[in-house]
Amino acid sequence: AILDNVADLNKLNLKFDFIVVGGEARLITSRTMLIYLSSRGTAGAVVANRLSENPDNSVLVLEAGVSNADVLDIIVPFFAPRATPNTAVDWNYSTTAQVGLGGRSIAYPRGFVLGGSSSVNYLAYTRGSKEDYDRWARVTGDEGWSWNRLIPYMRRNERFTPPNTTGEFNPAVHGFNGINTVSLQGFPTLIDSRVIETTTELAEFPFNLDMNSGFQLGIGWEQQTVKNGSRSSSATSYLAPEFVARPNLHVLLHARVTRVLESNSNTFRTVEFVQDLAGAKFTLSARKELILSAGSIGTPNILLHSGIGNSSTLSALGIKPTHNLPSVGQNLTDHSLIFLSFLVNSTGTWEDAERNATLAAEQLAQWTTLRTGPLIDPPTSQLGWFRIPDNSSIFEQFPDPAAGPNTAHYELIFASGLFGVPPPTGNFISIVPAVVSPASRGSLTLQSNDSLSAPLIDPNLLGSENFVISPFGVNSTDSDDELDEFIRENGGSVYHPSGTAKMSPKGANWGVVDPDLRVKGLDGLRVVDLSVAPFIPAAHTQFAAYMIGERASDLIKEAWG
Ligand SMILES: Cc1cc2nc3c(=O)[nH]c(=O)nc-3n(C[C@H](O)[C@H](O)[C@H](O)COP(=O)(O)OP(=O)(O)OC[C@H]3O[C@@H](n4cnc5c(N)ncnc54)[C@H](O)[C@@H]3O)c2cc1C
Repeated sequence: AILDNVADLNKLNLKFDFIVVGGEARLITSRTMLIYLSSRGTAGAVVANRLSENPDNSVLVLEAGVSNADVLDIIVPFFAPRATPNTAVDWNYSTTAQVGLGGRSIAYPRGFVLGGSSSVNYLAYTRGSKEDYDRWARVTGDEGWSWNRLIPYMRRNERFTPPNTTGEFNPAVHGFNGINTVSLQGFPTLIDSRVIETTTELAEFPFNLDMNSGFQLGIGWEQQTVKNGSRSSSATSYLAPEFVARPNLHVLLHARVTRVLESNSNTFRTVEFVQDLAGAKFTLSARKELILSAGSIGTPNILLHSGIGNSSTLSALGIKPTHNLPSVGQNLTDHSLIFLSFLVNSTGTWEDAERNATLAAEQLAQWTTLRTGPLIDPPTSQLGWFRIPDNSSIFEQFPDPAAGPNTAHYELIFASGLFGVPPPTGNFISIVPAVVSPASRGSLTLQSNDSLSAPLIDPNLLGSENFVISPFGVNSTDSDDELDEFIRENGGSVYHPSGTAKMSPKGANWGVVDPDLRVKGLDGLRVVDLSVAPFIPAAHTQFAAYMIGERASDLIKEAWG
């Protein structure tokens, strides 16, 4: 069941033989196993679903955000850019002043809603390269994170449902019976044939039938998390009505976790949360495990406020250190992009509907009644993945940041219109370059010991790699300095923060979690979200979050029999 407040949960507790003690909502279960997830975003939903497959596991999910139900900007794929930033389904964070962006601070959206960021993202479903995950396996010493070992989880996650499409994907590399619907474009855009024709005309931009095969390089059709013209998120898939109807799976919304608390020495199974920012604090304890799936911003924020982090920095802030783990919040890695639009001598790009309310209403009516028309797809249509040449002089100065020789340095995102508010006249297309194997690393730190205050988020965008996207500047006559300035003034994020609680080998004196995702040196506490990624994949990151959730579920099941 999905619940809105502790009182509802308490009622269920009675029904399910739970006992509430005093002002604290302490939950005691007659079952042998009780697992709490401190949130339920992309990866958390996976674990909640998989663990509750066993009726003996009683699972409670605490989600800070709101329900995803009936939020049109979430459900309609084409409206994805309207879902954030600065909306009711966004945490409404912003970054610190970014040196690589000329000192600008930018909005930094994260889903504040069931399904987490999978409910607000732009729906691109990209796996990255085989080398990305083989590198995870190498640096963690756990072969289980390698591409080949993740293939069963790919199939478990994916329910590939292409529309009537041939020549746009390779069925051999897909799963057709998973939980999360993945599809291909359902409505043609103006640029489709032009982008695909380019791949036959220019050797530099080869066609790739399926960028999700493990070999990503080239241009191909975007695969997207769309089901029958609507968004497929972890909320609509892993927590679909048939799953939340399970008697052993409960979700409490508006439950914002402030800290995890030490019950015995080095054991963290108790969670503290609020429902009202000015209201009472509640605690709940799990019999077996507490699983943090609050994402790359939320998870380190909770750990640090719990005293798990760099002990001397925490002491200086007035937070009592409980466990010295200096890597918490470090290694924040993200992808940078720059929106580039080009004027075209054509009609039929999005701007037509943006400027014409009648046309926009017709499109929405078509989507509402038939689930057809331009709104059934996200705004992006094709993606390309490329490397800068191996003999580039940059490699004399810097090591190659990519996971291997078949992993992209940069991506091109194609779209049949201009992102943002269009000018009064003109039609546009967009080709958006993004750095997907970044060298720069940022950090998440605290500004105070108030566990409800926003953390300091420094993704260090374009901190060290603006060279990679300069070939796609606006004007070929611009000098390098002018291009650099243009990028600093206009660059932004793809909103893929990763790595703030990264995995390292068992026994390593760096990192935050072991390869089985247990927090190093502690009992009872695991992290299951994109924060554990030791390196960001050269891909849009929801797939990686799903993989982490799927494999974690097996690791937890193995641990508890
Ligand atoms: C605007 C945007 C566009 C994107 N576009 C794409 C795309 O097209 N394709 C793609 O693959 N990826 C995209 N991404 C990235 C992708 O969605 C994320 O990488 C992925 O969903 C992260 O999953 P996660 O489980 O780590 O965290 P999340 O899905 O963010 O889940 C974290 C959850 O924890 C909750 N939470 C946080 N703190 C607390 C707390 N204190 N107490 C309780 N609950 C808490 C949050 O509300 C949230 O539900 C995009 C992201 C954004 C924001």
